Amino acid sequence: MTAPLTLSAQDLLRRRDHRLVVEGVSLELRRGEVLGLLGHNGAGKSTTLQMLTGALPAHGGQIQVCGFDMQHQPQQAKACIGFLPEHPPLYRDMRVDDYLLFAARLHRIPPAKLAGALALAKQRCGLQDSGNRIIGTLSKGYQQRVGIAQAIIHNPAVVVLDEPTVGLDPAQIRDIRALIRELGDSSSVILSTHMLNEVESLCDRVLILQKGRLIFSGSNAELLTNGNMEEAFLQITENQAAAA
Ligand SMILES: Nc1ncnc2c1ncn2[C@@H]1O[C@H](COP(=O)(O)OP(=O)(O)OP(=O)(O)O)[C@@H](O)[C@H]1O
Repeated sequence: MTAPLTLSAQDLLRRRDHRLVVEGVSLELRRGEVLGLLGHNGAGKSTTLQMLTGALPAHGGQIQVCGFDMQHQPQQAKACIGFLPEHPPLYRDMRVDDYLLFAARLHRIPPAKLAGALALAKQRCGLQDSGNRIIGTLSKGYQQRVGIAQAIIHNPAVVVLDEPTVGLDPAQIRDIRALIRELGDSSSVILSTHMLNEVESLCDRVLILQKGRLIFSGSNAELLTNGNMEEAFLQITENQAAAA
């Protein structure tokens, strides 16, 4: 049986400075899936993720999250989604617990459920012993865990991660990838990355964006029919550039 849809987008469009930076992007995400979003710098990955999470309004197209329309039912749609932006909104002077409680209140978690939500998010992100730490004093890997914890504190059905392992050392990358795998078991995940091995090891399906348009959508296995992940990515993006 096919897993239920958690997120779908049709024909997304976004301009920046009167220039189309995302055009005609449609996608679907099902429960338990990890979807990788690939593309060169400036391809439109972050803009697409910002639209999917309601952080940036789309100039065209529709988005549904867990059946709620992002334009007409933004509060309900946003309640079903958690977002780790490329530059996580961390308050460096705050303690981890205070920051996560602040994020929980923003997500309208009722007071009686705050302590439980905080404990669960910290446990999932390996932050049980870090609640009293000042965020700015944590390593980059632990700051990223805090960024992910704020994204999942309301236990969303969809988790969107924009370049979650950028700037981390190999051990930190391993830990964050293990966490993403775990998130993919319980929720659905969309992940933007430049790291092709990350896509190969974490994702069920892959989308490739180029100049704001989708040029590939398929399973890892379909992408890999063109050789290894790097060759496949370069072949698809270079063929498309030559045809343009
Ligand atoms: N705040 C902004 N104002 C104006 N233009 C922007 C803004 N943010 C992004 N852009 C432009 O929109 C286009 C898409 O950018 P976007 O950040 O979505 O791409 P990306 O694929 O995420 O790139 P990267 O991998 O470098 O993060 C680029 O041409 C970029 O210069």
